[in-house]
Amino acid sequence: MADEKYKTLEVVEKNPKSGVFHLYLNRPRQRNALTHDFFTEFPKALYALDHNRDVNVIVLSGAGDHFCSGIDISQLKSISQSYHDAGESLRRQILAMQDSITALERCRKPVIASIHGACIGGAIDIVTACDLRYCTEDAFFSVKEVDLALAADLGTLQRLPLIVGYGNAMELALTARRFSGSEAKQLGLVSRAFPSKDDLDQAVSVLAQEIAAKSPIAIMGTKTVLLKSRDLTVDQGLDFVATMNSARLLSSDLTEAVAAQLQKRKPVFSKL
Ligand SMILES: CC/C=C\C=C\CC(=O)SCCNC(=O)CCNC(=O)[C@H](O)C(C)(C)COP(=O)(O)OP(=O)(O)OC[C@H]1O[C@@H](n2cnc3c(N)ncnc32)[C@H](O)[C@@H]1OP(=O)(O)O
Repeated sequence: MADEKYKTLEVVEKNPKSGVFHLYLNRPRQRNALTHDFFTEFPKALYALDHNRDVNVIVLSGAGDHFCSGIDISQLKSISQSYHDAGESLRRQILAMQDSITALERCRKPVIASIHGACIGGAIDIVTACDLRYCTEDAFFSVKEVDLALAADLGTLQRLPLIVGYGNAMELALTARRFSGSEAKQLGLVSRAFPSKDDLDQAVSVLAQEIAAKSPIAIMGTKTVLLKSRDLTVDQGLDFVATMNSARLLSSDLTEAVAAQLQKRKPVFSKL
């Protein structure tokens, strides 16, 4: 699985048996700019990780000095040249790119974005579809699309307001202003900002391992219910979780969790 070869990504299992797999955006010389190949490979990589029983948590980072510089500008050029005569095929292409980012939500395992350096344009589409976000204080962010005469169309305008609030999202998206990792923390875009990349890597690794040691059925269920409930009424969300848990509460993990609590030991959960 970690041996899978991609042009734009790399999968690394740093600590075998921890359940934590690292997925790197891996075009460091181009600052991990997002190409056609990326949009094809990303959902495939996430699908493979989702269906690998050894994977409990995925950490998404950028190789090199930056998380990601957004869409590859040369790709944007080729898209703009097809604008005049290919509206419908362009629409299909945008929907496919959206679907590639939404693969982060389809993946039942939690995905943690670990952000350093630039996180620009399409990179914000990516991190807002992740489940958890952490960064360095000197990371820098920009919802850059308006500066390229675009309305962001891969998820930022739908997901960012749910994370930082409507007013903040509107301000960031209309101005495209650059903001720091420290401000991203104040806005609630990330859960924590760390003084250095080493601190970030260390903290994310500890957190990922903590989550990976919990019951996979409970972790995946929690991600599924939160995402599902985001798009439902409270009543519909409650109904959904009741139906889901009425099947899942019968899992052996519940028996093991209760026994471990009573016996004051660490639980050992089954893989899914
Ligand atoms: C249908 C449409 C769907 C989605 C649309 C999404 C829109 C967006 O994503 S908008 C955002 C577009 N991105 C940018 O505007 C960022 C541009 N890059 C930068 O600002 C900087 O490169 C940086 C990320 C701040 C990093 O700076 P630095 O470390 O100084 O590196 P550079 O010397 O600038 O770049 C090195 C090398 O990488 C190439 N490169 C960087 N970003 C991109 C990119 N987005 N696309 C293509 N290539 C990129 C840069 O050209 C350099 O190449 P050389 O060949 O070495 O000159």
